[in-house]
Amino acid sequence: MYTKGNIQMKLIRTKNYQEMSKEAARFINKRVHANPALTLGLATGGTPIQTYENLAKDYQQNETSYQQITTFNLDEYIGLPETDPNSYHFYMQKHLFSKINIPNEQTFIPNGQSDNLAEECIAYEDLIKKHGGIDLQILGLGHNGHIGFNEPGTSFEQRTHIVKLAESTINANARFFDTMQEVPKKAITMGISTIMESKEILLLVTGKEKYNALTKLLHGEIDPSFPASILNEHNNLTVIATEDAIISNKIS
Ligand SMILES: O=P(O)(O)OC[C@H]1O[C@](O)(CO)[C@@H](O)[C@@H]1O
Repeated sequence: MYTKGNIQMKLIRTKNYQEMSKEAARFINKRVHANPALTLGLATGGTPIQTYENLAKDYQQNETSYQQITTFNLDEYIGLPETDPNSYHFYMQKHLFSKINIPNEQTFIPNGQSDNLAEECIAYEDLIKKHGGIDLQILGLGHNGHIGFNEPGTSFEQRTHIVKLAESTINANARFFDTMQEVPKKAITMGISTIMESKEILLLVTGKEKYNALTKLLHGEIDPSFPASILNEHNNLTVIATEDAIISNKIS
């Protein structure tokens, strides 16, 4: 248990990415078994890929059914069609939805192709509310502290909104695209306020390149310049991190 101010977060240290992913899948499965109609918030990016593979394995081995759960994704790029391999719609089909028994109509991802993006943001918020809010939100951690696509400087009060991606995020995402021009510059994301209203949050952090970001989260000030810092104020937060994200290997 890690204590900061009055709030306690549970910090689970794992040896490597494989162990983190196993631990994360176990954590999620436990919640699905306790509440088969769980409303689950999902993240994309590199971090949760193996967690999703483990969830799919659990379904294939008849351990867990996802038939009654509902999912809400954090974010989607603006302008990428759902069929684009870099869209988060495509990512979710590829890594999870096509491998488990969740009905399509119970999976929600912001529509980054909507003609009216402002309306899409409001509709997404309404939908989450209609489902009674998110029971468990999975998060990854951006190098610059972003959660969802809430970039540094985003107000903690924000709800689902349109964002201009930070240069550092565009550069980090470039590894998935052939050319820099193809990397989307805008996205639609759940806001920090939306995320913080989740009843429970599971943050996954992997690799030494996330060491600085995790250190800032654990030991830094709570400040909009580092969006993830607000998680310290959530009363039901678990962090599962790899050893190298928690302890620096740098020789000083
Ligand atoms: O896991 P990555 O690829 O390091 O990305 C960090 C986070 O940034 C996002 O891609 C932004 O949505 C998250 O979904 C992700 O968890």
